[in-house]
Amino acid sequence: MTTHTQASTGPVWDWAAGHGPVTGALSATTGCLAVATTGAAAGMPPGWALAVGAAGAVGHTENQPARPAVRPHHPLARRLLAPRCRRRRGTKTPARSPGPPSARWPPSGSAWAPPPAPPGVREEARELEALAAAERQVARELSAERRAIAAQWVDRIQRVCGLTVRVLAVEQWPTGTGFTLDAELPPGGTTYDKIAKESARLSADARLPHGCTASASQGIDQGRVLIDVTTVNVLAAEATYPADYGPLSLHTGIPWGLRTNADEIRAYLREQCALVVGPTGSGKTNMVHTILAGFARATDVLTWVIDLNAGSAGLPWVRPALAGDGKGMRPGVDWLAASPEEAELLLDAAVRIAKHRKMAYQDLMSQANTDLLPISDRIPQIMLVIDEGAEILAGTDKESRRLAAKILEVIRIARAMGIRTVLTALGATGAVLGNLMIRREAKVRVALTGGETEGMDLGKQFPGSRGLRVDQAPYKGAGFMGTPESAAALFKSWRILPNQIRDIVAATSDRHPTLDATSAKAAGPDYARRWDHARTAWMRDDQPATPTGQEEAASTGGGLNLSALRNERPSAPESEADALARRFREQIDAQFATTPEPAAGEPGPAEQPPAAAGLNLSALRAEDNAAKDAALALLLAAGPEGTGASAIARALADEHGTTRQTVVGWLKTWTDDGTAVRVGTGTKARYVHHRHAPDTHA
Ligand SMILES: Nc1ncnc2c1ncn2[C@@H]1O[C@H](COP(=O)(O)OP(=O)(O)OP(=O)(O)O)[C@@H](O)[C@H]1O
Repeated sequence: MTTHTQASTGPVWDWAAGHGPVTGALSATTGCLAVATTGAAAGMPPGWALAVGAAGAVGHTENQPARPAVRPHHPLARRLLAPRCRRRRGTKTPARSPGPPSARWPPSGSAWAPPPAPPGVREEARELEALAAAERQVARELSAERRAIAAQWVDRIQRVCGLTVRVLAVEQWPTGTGFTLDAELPPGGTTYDKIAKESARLSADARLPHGCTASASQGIDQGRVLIDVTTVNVLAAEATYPADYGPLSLHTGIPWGLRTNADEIRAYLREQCALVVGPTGSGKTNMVHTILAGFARATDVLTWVIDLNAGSAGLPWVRPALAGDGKGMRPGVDWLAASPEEAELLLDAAVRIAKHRKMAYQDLMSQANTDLLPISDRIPQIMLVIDEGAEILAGTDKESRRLAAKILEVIRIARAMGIRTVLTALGATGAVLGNLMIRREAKVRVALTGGETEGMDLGKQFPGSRGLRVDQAPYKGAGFMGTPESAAALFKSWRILPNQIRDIVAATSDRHPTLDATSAKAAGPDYARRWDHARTAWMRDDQPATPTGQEEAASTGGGLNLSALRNERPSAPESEADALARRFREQIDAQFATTPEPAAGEPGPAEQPPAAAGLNLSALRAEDNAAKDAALALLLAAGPEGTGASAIARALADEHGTTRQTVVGWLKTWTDDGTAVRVGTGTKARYVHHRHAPDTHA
């Protein structure tokens, strides 16, 4: 390597040194290092000479020992800095190092001389000088390593891309998994993508291990390029979802995984929708859970999930709230639709909310001087996650077409009003990426490869990105991610385990926002009754029936009534009789402004209808429900005075034929779960609805 004595341009900032500018630069034509003679020669302010010394190129002033940018974690630094402590504690003082002639400032002959130091300080000064010399040595070695890297890559870019760049800085990543080159492109209008498109060839030329890339992106201006070179394959290893489940906000981005330099990559979804493509087995379901985890942690997001594949994507986020120990816990998602009918209700509600927000929040937006609805924990964003939504969009049957039209309508009209969509897809099919709406609105893109090459058209999914190859990420959960803020590049999604999902549901239960009243009104009863027994029976299969008194506490999320979820019954599609019973309960709700508690109204253990297959119990259930609802209405109507089992049974006898014994069972259940309070004793015992109970009655 030839060393020139004059820098080809002025000083540059070396982020590898980190703490000072250096004048080392690579000659534009030879790819060799050019070094300025001194700080003064390079026209630097006085302080800069220290950093020049730190970089090992020139030296330092005698009275101000250099403080080179030594990274304590670097092995060289550890080796050379270790004696420092010993020397400080010990008695032996190393001899003063004269240093190389070139490292002395001012040059001999100068009139400048250091001011005389008091004798007591001299020994300390000598110690410091020795330490500084050792540190300069470290810096020289570090710098030499960086220069060697720079020189290699200048040659490589010349060889592979036919471009002569000047490397201005080399930053080695603290993770030790690679480095970034900051380079100046040659004059004549060369753009960074000339290098970006040769990523694969550069990686091969550098003999990078599999899973490692050299990917170029825009530099600080259009004449500069940043080249990230990964040297250790971090994609192969499994990275578990971080155990910190602290609050997140939509505005500060939701982390979705790790880049190859171990940096988190975040999705900013206030205005963007997202598209996650992953063939079977690539880790797509796991990725969906990671996405749901981020939304659950956010204080300004409500997540609505459509998963027509038996709701499996959303179910783990609901079930902890159904389990026996999930008392008062809110689910990690706010609505889960697993059937086309429920999905239609959900999408219709989303459209109504978007339209209503547009009108209702005019004043708010005008006060905030924005045309984007200000999203906060009081007016949360609704994130609609549609698993295999792209397949719905591509579907040709009537049902899919109807749903697809509604999905596209939400995407089209709801950006400003705070409803955005995350669609997943098994493949980046033309039906998805050919859709202008998706292309325009969904610029947060993920392609999980898992080694699969079929249907993986990265060029289509990340237009403009060059050099991305599926075989760079042949691991489950690994792939490419690009957002408007971060160019498409390799990434690894976190592995999230079922116990973590349970923990996140518990940790975030109190954190979820409630749908603002304006939106809840627009969403209507379809939203308010989304957790109704008839609509959620399918979620409760295998769940132990554990009615508790916490349901109303859990219902703060806009009508959520988890007692319905905990109520174990044979799951069956809603029959006409069930529908009748439901409508009756709704009428009671409307009249008494309460949410009936189906669990509380269930028959006691002795009266539990057998769940044997083949029996049609819905008629019985409807009758039971109607009687129970009527009993609850009587209890509520009795006010603070309360009522008793006999009085209720008498009132129900004619119409429902209900016995006192049945009513006693219901009252016991309601007392246990907090719906009713038993006051008085013996013959004076009576039951008061909790709204009128002495301690809560205002
Ligand atoms: N981020 C990840 N890190 C490590 N391993 C992962 C990751 N994601 C998934 N896996 C592994 O891959 C397996 C399949 O993952 P997952 O079920 O999410 O894939 P999928 O694409 O949804 O497949 P399918 O459609 O068949 O369900 C998991 O059981 C797990 O072993």
